[in-house]
Amino acid sequence: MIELVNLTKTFGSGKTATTVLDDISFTVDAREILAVVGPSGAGKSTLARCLNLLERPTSGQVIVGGEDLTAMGAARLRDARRRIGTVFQSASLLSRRTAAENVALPLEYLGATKASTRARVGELLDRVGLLDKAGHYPHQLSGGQRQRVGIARALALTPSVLLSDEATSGLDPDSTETYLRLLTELRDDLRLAVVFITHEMDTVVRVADTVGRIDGGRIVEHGAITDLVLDPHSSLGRALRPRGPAAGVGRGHTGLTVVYNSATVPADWLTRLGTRLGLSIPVLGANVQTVDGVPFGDFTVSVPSDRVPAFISAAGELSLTVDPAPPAQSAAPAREPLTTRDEVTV
Ligand SMILES: Nc1ncnc2c1ncn2[C@@H]1O[C@H](COP(=O)(O)OP(=O)(O)OP(=O)(O)O)[C@@H](O)[C@H]1O
Repeated sequence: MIELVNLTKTFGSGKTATTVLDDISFTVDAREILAVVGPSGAGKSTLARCLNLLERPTSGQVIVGGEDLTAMGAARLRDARRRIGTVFQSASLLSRRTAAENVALPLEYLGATKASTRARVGELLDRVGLLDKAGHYPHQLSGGQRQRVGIARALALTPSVLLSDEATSGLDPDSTETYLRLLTELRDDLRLAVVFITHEMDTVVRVADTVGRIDGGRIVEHGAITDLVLDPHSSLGRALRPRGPAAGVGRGHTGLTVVYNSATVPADWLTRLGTRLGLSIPVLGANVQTVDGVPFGDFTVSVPSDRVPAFISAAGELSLTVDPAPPAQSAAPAREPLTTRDEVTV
């Protein structure tokens, strides 16, 4: 478990002082993956460096296993930092060392014996599925394999926290998928608290349990993925719901996106709504994804504009959440997008 309490980071002083992290607080439990997202310049990398104490925060606490790392002197901190393993963007492996030698590095610094290092490195490379690549140099590995070596190295000192800083940036879809699957396995098997920093929203729903959006150095939204994706008022939730291309909406009709969690909504919801309203309801686009083992549906449908309130009311009775369809998908500017809280509340 890792806890950040009122963390701030200010660079410079006096007139040139810039506060890059402003009162950040969150907790990540063992067996939890927290994704941290945010636009470029929001403070994600600074947060990563303060979290693993590569950079001293200006104020606030980083508490791991009940101990405040920010209160420690250099010697104790060196030991305590082992509890946080970090995987950086592009793994930053040493090019003249083989995969095995890269993984061995933290153990060598610790003064582990050659025999115990060899055994542990074998175990770690096996864990990330790369035992057969032990003797390969970084340039002989794919980007995804290098990142998995990075994970093995980050795990060498048996941390309780794993920090993944933009580690899937630039990976192809298959390597990203393998990386994300490995992260969830490690979360469960090793009971890790994982902080997954990314700018790739599509990875978040696939891997994270909770998500925090950072903007201007502050956490502006934070919650469980399952809650956010169903919250029609959450801009983070909306950003997390992938939108495939939808067909255009005809004149006099309105595109509405219906979001539901299949655990709580009847499978024949569309038929029921059509019967209830005496309408045939064309589907313009659809996505179904799984969050936390529960399938979520995201359907864009076309509804006659004068029946929108009735549709929203009937949908609400079936525990469906209704959101305006993205304006870019509309063929004709048939109506103003729904903007007020009341209009989209079901
Ligand atoms: N050492 C520093 N001194 C002064 N300002 C800094 C320093 N490091 C970062 N900043 C500033 O802090 C802000 C946040 O930077 P940071 O790299 O943490 O953002 P980010 O969210 O990781 O961005 P990106 O996604 O583009 O990497 C930026 O405005 C940056 O210029």
